Amino acid sequence: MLQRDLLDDAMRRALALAGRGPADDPNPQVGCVILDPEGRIVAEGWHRGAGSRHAEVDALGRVPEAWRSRPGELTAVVTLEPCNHVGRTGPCALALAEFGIGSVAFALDDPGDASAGGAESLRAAGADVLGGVLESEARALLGPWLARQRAGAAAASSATAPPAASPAAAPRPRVIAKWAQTLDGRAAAANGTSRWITGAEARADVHRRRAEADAILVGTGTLLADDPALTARAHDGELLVDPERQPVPVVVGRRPIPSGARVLRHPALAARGLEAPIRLRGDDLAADLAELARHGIRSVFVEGGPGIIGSLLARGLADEVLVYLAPALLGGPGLAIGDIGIDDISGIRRLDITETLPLGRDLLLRGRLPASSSDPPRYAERKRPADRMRPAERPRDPDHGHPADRPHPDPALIPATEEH
Ligand SMILES: NC(=O)C1=CN([C@@H]2O[C@H](COP(=O)(O)OP(=O)(O)OC[C@H]3O[C@@H](n4cnc5c(N)ncnc54)[C@H](OP(=O)(O)O)[C@@H]3O)[C@@H](O)[C@H]2O)C=CC1
Ligand SMILES: Nc1c(N[C@@H]2O[C@H](COP(=O)(O)O)[C@@H](O)[C@H]2O)[nH]c(=O)[nH]c1=O
Ligand SMILES: [Zn+2]
Repeated sequence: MLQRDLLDDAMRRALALAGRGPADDPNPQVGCVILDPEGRIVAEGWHRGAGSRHAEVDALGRVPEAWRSRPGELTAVVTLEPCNHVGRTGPCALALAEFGIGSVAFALDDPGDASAGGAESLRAAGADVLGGVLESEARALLGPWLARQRAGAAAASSATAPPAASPAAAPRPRVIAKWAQTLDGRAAAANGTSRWITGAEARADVHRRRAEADAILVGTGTLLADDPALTARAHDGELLVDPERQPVPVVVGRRPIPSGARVLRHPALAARGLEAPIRLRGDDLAADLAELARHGIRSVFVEGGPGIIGSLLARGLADEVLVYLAPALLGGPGLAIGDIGIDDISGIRRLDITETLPLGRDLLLRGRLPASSSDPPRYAERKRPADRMRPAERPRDPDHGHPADRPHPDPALIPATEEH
């Protein structure tokens, strides 16, 4: 391992590079420099936000040809312990080990249950590993992100009972619940049609925000009523981001996805080697979200419908709401959100409004739900007749050859297809 003062200097540079990444991203800001045996920088990298290359992989990609035959002489200096899990990108610990890096110095341990363990993996692969280099400086940079991680873990565990029997103690992704409604709070007409309540500018804003999320989620009610594409695209249909950066579609509920559903052609599927959207049953949404987090999904854009959004709000599992308000009226039964477990006005949930944005004739109201995560769950998960069926009696999805009631996505559903 290089001398400590050389590592400290390199870590300062890595922290400066980390700061170039987005501060309010679901992913941490991470920087990486690669040093020669004299402590000179031969390559640099940083993380540009969820879905893009991690800092280590970015830096490895920039190592000059002359050093690629002598990787054991190089030292990677990273602000966060290299990740060890398969998420939207493959594990950096593996990328460094496969490169043949000689030494790795990092500042902060990775706090994620799923992503931690990179140092151990690297040692097992024969690298010289040192943690805690300028740890307090890195902690200062990543303070807001670390706080969000802790809040996510607390929300997941407080919203689930009994904790011991559930995987929900893991952090969950950031959940953004979005819907479009009329002034009288309707999200659909009486016959279930809802296209379109809002105008083109509002919908373009939705697509820009879809593009920022790791996953896009709907309930089976929305899937069957609307046959949504769930891509992030421009008005002419062109994708706003490449297929590998498109949000991965997730469908909650037991009913099967029809074989002709547009979501089966979602470009994120082929880009990640998936045959179908991730399926979640929805009986325990906190556990379902924790499962998504274990697959490296840090943010979920929930496109409805009213049933799923109501359940998320009732259980304190939505961090943010985006309400696109159209100056129109529908009346009737198509309320924008379902029961959220409030009987008395004292239970009213007030939002902190963080953005109001006119979009053509429509208006976006963006709000945070600050207290929701610590609220005790108020809403008993609904019991559906299917809950009482034996597994063999539950409907199967004929198109994908797996049970439609799969409790959690198969761990193989999100393979390491990117970057490495
Ligand atoms: N204006 C807007 O922004 C939007 C409007 N819509 C409209 O909403 C209507 C569909 O509403 P809705 O059926 O409520 O749609 P949802 O997408 O919320 O689907 C509800 C279904 O999800 C499944 N589910 C699984 N777990 C849960 C849970 N914990 N809580 C609630 N549901 C769960 C159930 O289906 P299963 O039996 O399969 O398990 C349930 O029937 C359509 O008319 C559509 O056009 C939809 C989206 C957005
Ligand atoms: N009706 C309605 C919305 N509906 C949402 O958009 C989904 C359709 O997605 P896609 O097929 O990808 O365009 C639909 O299933 C529902 O989730 N959104 C809005 O911004 N405004 C609207 O008026
Ligand atoms: Zn990584």
